[in-house]
Amino acid sequence: MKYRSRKMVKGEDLNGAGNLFGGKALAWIDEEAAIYAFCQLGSRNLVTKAMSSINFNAPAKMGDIIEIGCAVVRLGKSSITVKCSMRNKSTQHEIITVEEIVFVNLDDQGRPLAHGITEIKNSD
Ligand SMILES: CC(=O)SCCNC(=O)CCNC(=O)[C@H](O)C(C)(C)COP(=O)(O)OP(=O)(O)OC[C@H]1O[C@@H](n2cnc3c(N)ncnc32)[C@H](O)[C@@H]1OP(=O)(O)O
Repeated sequence: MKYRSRKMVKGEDLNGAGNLFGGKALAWIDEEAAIYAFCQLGSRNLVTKAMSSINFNAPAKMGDIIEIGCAVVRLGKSSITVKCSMRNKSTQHEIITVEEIVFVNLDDQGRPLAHGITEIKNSD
């Protein structure tokens, strides 16, 4: 898995316990996974359809630099399934893993549209 995106945890990102808020972390992961899926399919008309189990392995604290990585799990007809990991850049300790995020390619009417990709060639 290649870690492409980095962020610094700031005060506004924290929950009451002083850790990175889970909802914020998931928003970062969803955005990174969507950009990754866009690049793989060469399509911008993708929506998030489903997310599988999410594992919050360890907290991130203010000032931590985190990085997010994605990889393709499978290609469907209209869908692409991606897994994601967020880890601490300094320690490499895993913070969150998401087993599967499913994106669906849509037509102009918002209906699933075959993306025609059968093989991952793009390392973006
Ligand atoms: C980037 C963002 O954040 S977007 C914002 C949040 N997301 C949204 O607003 C999406 C809202 N949802 C929708 O508009 C609709 O559910 C749609 C258009 C995405 C899909 O409509 P559906 O009628 O469910 O589609 P359909 O049953 O034909 O399935 C489409 C594909 O999704 C897959 N799929 C559907 N449901 C699931 C599920 N629960 N889990 C995994 N895959 C699923 C199907 O297997 C199919 O894949 P394939 O074509 O590769 O075989």
